[in-house]
Amino acid sequence: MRLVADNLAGERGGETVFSGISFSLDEGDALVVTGPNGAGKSTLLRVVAGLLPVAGGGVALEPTSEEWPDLASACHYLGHQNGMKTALTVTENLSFWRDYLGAPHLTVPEALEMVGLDAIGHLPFGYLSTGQRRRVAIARLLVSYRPVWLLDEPTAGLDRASERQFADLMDAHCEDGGIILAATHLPLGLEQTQELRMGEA
Ligand SMILES: Nc1ncnc2c1ncn2[C@@H]1O[C@H](COP(=O)(O)OP(=O)(O)OP(=O)(O)O)[C@@H](O)[C@H]1O
Repeated sequence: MRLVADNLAGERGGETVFSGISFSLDEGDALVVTGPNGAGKSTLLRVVAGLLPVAGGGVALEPTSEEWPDLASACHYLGHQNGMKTALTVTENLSFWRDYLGAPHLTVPEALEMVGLDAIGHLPFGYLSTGQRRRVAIARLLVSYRPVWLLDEPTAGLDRASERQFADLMDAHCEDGGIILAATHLPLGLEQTQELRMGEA
C-alpha cells in the first residue's frame, strides 16, 4: 500500500492555498508537514482525508482493496478538535467511536492504558484537562484500525511524558506497516521521518 500525492492543490474560500505538492509514502513511512501559520498544512490534511475537495492534481491510495476501497476509508483523521461529547464519559465516547468506525482494534480499556488514562474512563470527558482530552482523542486512533493516520498538531497540550508515549505509539504504527502524515510546529520525536515544508517559495 502506498499513499501518493501528485501535483496536489487545495483551496479555501475559492483561493488557492497550496499547489504542486507531491509525495509518495510506503508502508512504514511518516511524513511531517511543517511551515508557518497559514501555509496550508491543515488544508492539506483535510484534502487528503477527503473533507475538502481536491483543487488540482490528485491524492490516492495505491492499490485500493476490498478492505480499503478508497483513501478516505483507510484514514484516521485527528484534527484540532478532539471529537468527543463532553457529557459522555471517556469510556462511552471511545465505545461510540469503536462501534461507529468499525475495524475494531484495541479494546477501550487497552487503548486507555496505552495513553495512561486507565484510571479515568468513568469520568465525563468535560471534566478532563486539556492534555488528558488530547490523550483520549489519541486513544481513538487505537480502538479502530486504519492504516493511514492524518494528524493535525497531535501533540498540542501534551506534557513531555505523554509526547514520548505518543511518539512510541506512532513508531509502533509505522513498524506495523502504517503510514503517518502529520502537521506540526513541534518535533514529534519519531525515529524516522521525511519532512515536507510548506509556505516557502
Ligand atoms: N473557510 C475558510 N475560508 C477562507 N479561507 C480559509 C478558510 N479556512 C482557512 N482559510 C485560509 O487558508 C489558509 C491556510 O490555512 P491552514 O489552516 O491550512 O494553515 P496551517 O498551515 O494549518 O496554519 P497553522 O499553522 O496556523 O495551523 C489560511 O490563510 C487561512 O486563513
